[in-house]
Amino acid sequence: MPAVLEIEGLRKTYRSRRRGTRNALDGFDMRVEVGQVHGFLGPNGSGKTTTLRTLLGLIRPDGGRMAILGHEVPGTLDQVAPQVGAIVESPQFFPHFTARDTLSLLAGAGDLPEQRVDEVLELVGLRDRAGERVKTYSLGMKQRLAVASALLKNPRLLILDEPANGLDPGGIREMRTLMRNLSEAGMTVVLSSHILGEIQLICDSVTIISLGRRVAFGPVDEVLAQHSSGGVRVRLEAVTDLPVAATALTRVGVRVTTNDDHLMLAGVDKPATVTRLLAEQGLYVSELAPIDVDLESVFLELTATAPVPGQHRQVDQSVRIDGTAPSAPAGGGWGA
Ligand SMILES: Nc1ncnc2c1ncn2[C@@H]1O[C@H](COP(=O)(O)OP(=O)(O)OP(=O)(O)O)[C@@H](O)[C@H]1O
Repeated sequence: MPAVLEIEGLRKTYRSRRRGTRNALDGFDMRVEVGQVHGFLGPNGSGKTTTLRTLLGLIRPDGGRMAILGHEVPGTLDQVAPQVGAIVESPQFFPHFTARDTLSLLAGAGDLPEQRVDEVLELVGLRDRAGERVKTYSLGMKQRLAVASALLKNPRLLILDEPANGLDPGGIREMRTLMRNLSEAGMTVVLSSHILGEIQLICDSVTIISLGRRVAFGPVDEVLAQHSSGGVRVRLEAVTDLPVAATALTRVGVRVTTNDDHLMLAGVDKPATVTRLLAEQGLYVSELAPIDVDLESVFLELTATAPVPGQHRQVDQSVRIDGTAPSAPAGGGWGA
């Protein structure tokens, strides 16, 4: 069975006089199977919106191929568009319209039955507020309305950029249930989010992008399992020794993420190696505990975007390619 969404070797370069030439997508691959809820994760500026906009024909790629529901896009986007619902950037609604008016207008424009308006209002939890003007809505209510508008045509593929943005905890949980129900009804859902705990709960599979390239993909359990070996949390007697310890461990090939009061290590074969190495440096371990990884720690490690005490990360994941140094150091998006 063909994948619902296939992207191979996608490249997009932005050229501007002021920012120079930058690779936003650098041979990016993605594959989403039918009926999955698929999380699309990456740090700010890593290329997620560029990917989704390119997929929807809003940006012209510089290379690679894309297919939705077996149709090559953008060439045959017209044929497949009726089966794709998407919110890629916060949609603008007429503030004086009610939610019902807004959805009726969209349903009319799309030749969809009026009864579908009530169905989607019910699905996103706006039924009781449907007669009120959008300008009186909270951020979370506008977000629900946006999802309702994408659901109107009962798409086979639903693409949502940050659907949980602005929702309260109850709303996030309702959104999670909605996504699961949609996927159980056969809809494939692709959602980008920075709420990684949420993605871990909702999604069957994920793609993680960094610097315009895929750095991990597959079923959530497999991605976690691939990165769970050798995960260790280390505390030292003196918190001030953490940077020295991090440098010493990095030098011998351990992957280190520095937190306020501990280090997270990945790729440790034998914990004894860590204690011995640190003792040789005069650094004394007060705790050394194996850890179960979660999606957040995998994300921070693969994209090298964990906070470093004393540093302010300068966000820009695109790589400048016009001969000057890249804005982001190799393997991450950090700058002092
Ligand atoms: N129209 C544009 N012109 C020039 N550069 C752009 C343009 N759009 C995006 N970029 C750059 O391309 C890179 C990728 O941006 P993109 O919006 O795809 O990232 P993102 O992963 O969606 O980030 P976020 O999580 O912050 O939404 C960034 O460096 C961004 O500045």
